[in-house]
Amino acid sequence: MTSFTQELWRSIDPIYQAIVVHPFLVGLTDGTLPEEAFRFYVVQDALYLQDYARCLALAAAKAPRETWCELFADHAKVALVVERALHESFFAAWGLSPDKIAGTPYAPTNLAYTSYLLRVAYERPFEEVIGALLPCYWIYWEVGKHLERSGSPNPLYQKWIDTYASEEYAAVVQAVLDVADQVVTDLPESRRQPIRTHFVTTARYEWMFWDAAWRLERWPV
Ligand SMILES: Cc1ncc(C[n+]2csc(CCO)c2C)c(N)n1
Repeated sequence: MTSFTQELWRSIDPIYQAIVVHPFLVGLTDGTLPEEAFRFYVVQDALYLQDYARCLALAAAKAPRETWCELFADHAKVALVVERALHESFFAAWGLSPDKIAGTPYAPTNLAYTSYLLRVAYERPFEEVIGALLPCYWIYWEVGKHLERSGSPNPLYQKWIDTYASEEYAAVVQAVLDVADQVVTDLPESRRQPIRTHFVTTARYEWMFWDAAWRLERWPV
């Protein structure tokens, strides 16, 4: 039988296929990605992770089971720790201070994506929050495995690939997939539909986030 999460993945197959052929990701593995685009991505991602961590904390607060509360509270902490680690490694090498990152404006796509996540996290029930948060975890896992096969000639890009292709990361994603499958077991169809909508929406934002970095997206006015 097809699980709920398998069904979700099938619904974003065209989006995932578009992600793996995006010039940003192809450029990571063949080394042609301009470092300026990678830097744009990493700085925007530091801003993204602060908001994502807050959404994870809200998921923890709304969790109907203690073990799920613990899981998301732990992931909220990890997201912030990862962000600090980024500051220390990549940002120090680029001469970027924490103040400078915090003072960087959100690019339009990043603001749209994080605002959507925060709205769902503050306003909607637990299962919908999971639907919105899931593509972030899952797409990075799939992308990590995909990129690991080719690797990158650029050590900076290789370091990024290694983060998401690790065994530890696989276990993290699997735990969240299990929550998603369990949370829907007693839900009527009317409460499953919004989960699917959030999942597809944030999967689209994942493609758009890479595309924004590739284009060095700016506010048009
Ligand atoms: C745009 C964007 N999307 C997904 C991730 C990956 N990610 C960020 S936090 C987290 C889970 C908790 O640590 C995961 C999987 C990212 N870094 N940036």
